[in-house]
Formats: sequence, C-alpha cells, structure tokens
Amino acid sequence: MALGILAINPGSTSTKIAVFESENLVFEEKIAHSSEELSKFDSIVAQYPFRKKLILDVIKSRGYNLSNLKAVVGRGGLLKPLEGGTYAVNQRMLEDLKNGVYGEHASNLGGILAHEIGRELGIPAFIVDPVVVDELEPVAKVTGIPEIRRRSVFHALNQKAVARRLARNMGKRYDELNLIVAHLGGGITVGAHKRGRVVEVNNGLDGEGPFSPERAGRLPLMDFAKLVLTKNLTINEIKKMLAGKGGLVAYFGTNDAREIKKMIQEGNEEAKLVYEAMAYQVAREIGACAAVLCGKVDAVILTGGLAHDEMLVEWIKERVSFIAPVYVFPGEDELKALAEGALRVLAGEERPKEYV
Ligand SMILES: Nc1ncnc2c1ncn2[C@@H]1O[C@H](COP(=O)(O)OP(=O)(O)OP(=O)(O)O)[C@@H](O)[C@H]1O
Ligand SMILES: CCCC(=O)O
Repeated sequence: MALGILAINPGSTSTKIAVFESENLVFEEKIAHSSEELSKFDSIVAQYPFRKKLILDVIKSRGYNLSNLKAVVGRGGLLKPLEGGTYAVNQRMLEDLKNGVYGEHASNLGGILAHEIGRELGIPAFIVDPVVVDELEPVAKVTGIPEIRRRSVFHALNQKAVARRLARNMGKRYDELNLIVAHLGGGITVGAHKRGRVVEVNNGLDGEGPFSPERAGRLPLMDFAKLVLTKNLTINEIKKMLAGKGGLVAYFGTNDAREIKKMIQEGNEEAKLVYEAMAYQVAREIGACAAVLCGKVDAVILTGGLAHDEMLVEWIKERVSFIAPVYVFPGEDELKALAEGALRVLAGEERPKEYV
C-alpha cells in the first residue's frame, strides 16, 4: 500500500510543499513570498494561518484526496541543540516553536503546520534534521566573550542531503569525505562537513557569515552597537534588521535575486557591487571552512535557490576553485529528504526520536 506523505518546507522567502506516495513524488509546488507580503506579520509564528491556507489551497487545486495521507512532515525549526534524525512533534516541541524559546525562523512553522494539519486529519506529524542539528567541535563554540557561545543554526536538512547525494555520485560514503557545503538561499550558511559531521558552520540567523537576500550577516560590532543606540532599537527591531530586513532587502527592498539581476542588466552599478559582495563573502566563508578542514577538502558544493544564478556561481568559483572541485546543485533536496525521514519511521525502519 502506498504511504501518502505531505512534506512542508517553510523557508524565509517561500513555502515549498510536496506530496509523495511512498518514495514517488505525486506533485510539488513552491509558493514564493515577497518581503512586502511577509512584512505585514509582526512575528514568524503569526504567519501560520496565512501559510496553512496557501498549503491547503494548493492541495485542493491539485485535486489530491487528503484521506490518502498517512503522515505530515515539516522542516524543523529552532529548538534546543539536537542530534540529526526524525522527531515526532510533541507538545513540548510545539511550545518551544510557538514561543520562539530558541529564536524565530520560518522553519519553526514546519513543526507547527505539520502538527495542525496532522491533527485535523488524525495522522502523525514529524520533523527531520532541524536547523539546530549540532555537531560543532568544542573549539568552534568558543568566542572572545565568555558569556557568549556560538551555536549551530544552519540548513542542516539540505546541506546533509546534497552532501550525501554527491558522495553517492562519487561512489563513496558521506562519512569518508571532507566537504564544504554552501547553501545559498534566503539565508546563507556554509558548513565544513568532516567525515559526515558538520564541525563548523556559520549561524545563518544571528549575524554570522555572509550577508544574504534577507540577512545582514557578519557586521563590524562597534558600528552595529552605535547604530542600535543611535536608533534606540528594540530587540524585535534588531532581530528583523539581522534576519528579514537585512542583506539585499535592506539595499533594494526585495529578497528576489532575479530582480537584482534585472537591475544589474539595466546598468545599476550599486546592485552589481552589492550582489558581487555577497558572492565575495560566500567565497571568504568557504576559505575559512577549508582552513578548518586543514586544506583536506574533497569537494565544494554550492546549493540553494541562488545557485541557479550562473553569474553568482562563477564569481564564487573564481575565488574557491583552487581549494577543490566545485559542484553545483541548484535548489534543494529538502522535500524529498523530509519525506524519506517520515517514510523510515512509517516503514518501521527507524523509531521516531522524542524531543524532551
Ligand atoms: N533562477 C534563479 N536565479 C537567481 N536567483 C534565484 C533563482 N531562483 C531562485 N532564486 C533566488 O534564490 C533565493 C531563494 O532561495 P531558496 O528558495 O533556497 O530560499 P528559501 O528556501 O526561501 O530560504 P532558505 O533557503 O534560507 O530556507 C531568492 O533570493 C530567489 O530570488
Ligand atoms: C536557520 C538556519 C537556516 C537559515 O539560515 O535560514
């Protein structure tokens, strides 16, 4: 009997959904959200009814019978640091996601949406490899201020899915390789995968690493502190400045890189400089990961929505090709990875982990 699975991936600029019957894709759809549309909501959790309606409308328009579904699986959000795997959505997890106890990110909606849709249909809800998968080595967590520790917040699901895909293509196991994976999406994270463990990665949410379509990235701290004081910013305004209203949105009012490309084609010099600076910062982060791996790098992978853009990819390649061969996997494998995680549990191959 085919097992119907609804996979939901709420990203910072889009909601992607897919229905699978066992491992076969029935349909997939990406709903893009403009920064203007999302700026109407005070918080990410407030976007829940809006995104839920869009998902159910898509399923209805596809004529898919909801009673075929056996599970709903969402991309997992900001929770306490966890090991990878498939987790059943439970009350404790829902509370942490809804209250933003560990921070706010679009993927928090993954567990909430999976739970609500699953509850209405009377079927289980799961999350897989949430953004807080933590495999950082102790040395990577230390900062120059004892009260501040670095934490692992990154595109764990897609980084691991594409790393495994490349390993398969190379006829190797993931844990035999040293890889650098740059996920270039609404947020950008660059991870050093040392024999199957992500031992270093920039926290894409809180002001580390490259700026991105909607993130501020790493900033000169003193200038940032002065800006916060001069503008008398609240913590919520600071959060939005760092994630949501930073990066390309701050410069050009859009999170859509295709619009920036259009500006560049029309001769906008500032757009070219800023877009190229984003590529420069990605290359710099890849270089840092190469140092973490002591220069022993089997491959560099560029993935995420921005990896569709050949100009951006070429700018990055120019600077990092000396490190290792560069492979490009545009978009992401997240929906399939989510469905596979749920299927492993439904098929009894794996027990769902409990969030405590
Ligand atoms: N063909 C393309 N050319 C250039 N840019 C593109 C293309 N397709 C998508 N993008 C850009 O990719 C970015 C979105 O990437 P992606 O879909 O991976 O992000 P997301 O899933 O919303 O967020 P995140 O990946 O951070 O969770 C947007 O800036 C979008 O404009
Ligand atoms: C929160 C981890 C992924 C991102 O930076 O968007």
